[in-house]
Amino acid sequence: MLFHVRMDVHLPPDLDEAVRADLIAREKAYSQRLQRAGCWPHLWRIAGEYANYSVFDVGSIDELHDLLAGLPLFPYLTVKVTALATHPSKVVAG
Ligand SMILES: O=C(O)CC1=CCC(=O)O1
Repeated sequence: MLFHVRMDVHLPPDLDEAVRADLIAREKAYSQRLQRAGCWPHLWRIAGEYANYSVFDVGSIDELHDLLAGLPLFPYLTVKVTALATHPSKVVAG
């Protein structure tokens, strides 16, 4: 199942710089592990914003929730999830 996810990051401006750097490093490692596992096939920066558009490929909405809730930045994110269905006009390869 594919899900389009928008994440807006809201780190407090007064967050300790070392804590901020650690959070971002752990977020990067976590996201790269999921990208390599194939369940986070798209990760795009939204130009001009501290936000991203992502596509997740997971087995269920509960799995997606667990992956999102495990993000080190999760306490600082606003997340909007959109479930993606197959479009009837999509050309199927083969
Ligand atoms: O910077 C972001 O958009 C938040 C984020 C998601 C995965 C990652 O590495 O950073």
